[in-house]
Amino acid sequence: MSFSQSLIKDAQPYLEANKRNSFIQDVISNRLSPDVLNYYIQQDLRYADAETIVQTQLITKSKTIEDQRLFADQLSAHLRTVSDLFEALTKNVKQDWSNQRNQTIQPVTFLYREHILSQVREGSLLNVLAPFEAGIWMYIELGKYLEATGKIKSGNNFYTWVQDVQDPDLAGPGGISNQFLAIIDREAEKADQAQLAYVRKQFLRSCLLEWYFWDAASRQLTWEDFDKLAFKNDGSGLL
Ligand SMILES: Cc1ncc(CO)c(N)n1
Repeated sequence: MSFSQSLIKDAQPYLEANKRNSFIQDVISNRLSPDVLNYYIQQDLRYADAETIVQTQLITKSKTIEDQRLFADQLSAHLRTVSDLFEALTKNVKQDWSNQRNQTIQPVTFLYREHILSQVREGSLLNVLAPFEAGIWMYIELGKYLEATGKIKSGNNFYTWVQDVQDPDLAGPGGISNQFLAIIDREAEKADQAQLAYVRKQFLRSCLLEWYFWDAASRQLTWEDFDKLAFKNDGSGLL
């Protein structure tokens, strides 16, 4: 089994947990509230900004012109299309598009951004790519899952998302996700066991943070909530 296939195998329990998350289940039953979706849009725009930074680093850390071109092309595609989906989703929540960008980065978004950005300074190409690809892989799998329910019709306010993450350029056999997985396997050949164990942990942590990202949206969790719980200080715990 290739290294990337072993990552995907280990990530299956996380994928199952993500499927069962109340955000995803609310999408299926078409009960996702506009406020929850709006929180998701605003926070995922901040995550997408971190993805931009990660992708500049993929170019920087590449050792060949071919890799640099692949990552540069993908960054360009990301910048070309990143607003489209969020703008389409914003129509479903009846907010003004001009308001959606640059909202406060809330706690879980902060944590997930820091996670994928943590390899930027010292990490190798493999270190930067794996936790980023984990999020892409999770989105594609959740898209397939949602599509397979047969319940996401064009009136569903998450319909565009489900369509988007199934785009063959992203999710197809020769799509970018498989290209990234192939690069992960190529780089893994050069890494030692300790490095691979670390990359595996980082990949799976992204899958975990994906769950918390949906959960935070469902609860519309803010720094104010973090403050309130801390100051209540009754031992009741965080969440
Ligand atoms: C939280 C999150 N994970 C993954 C993706 C896929 O790029 C995204 N846009 N947002």
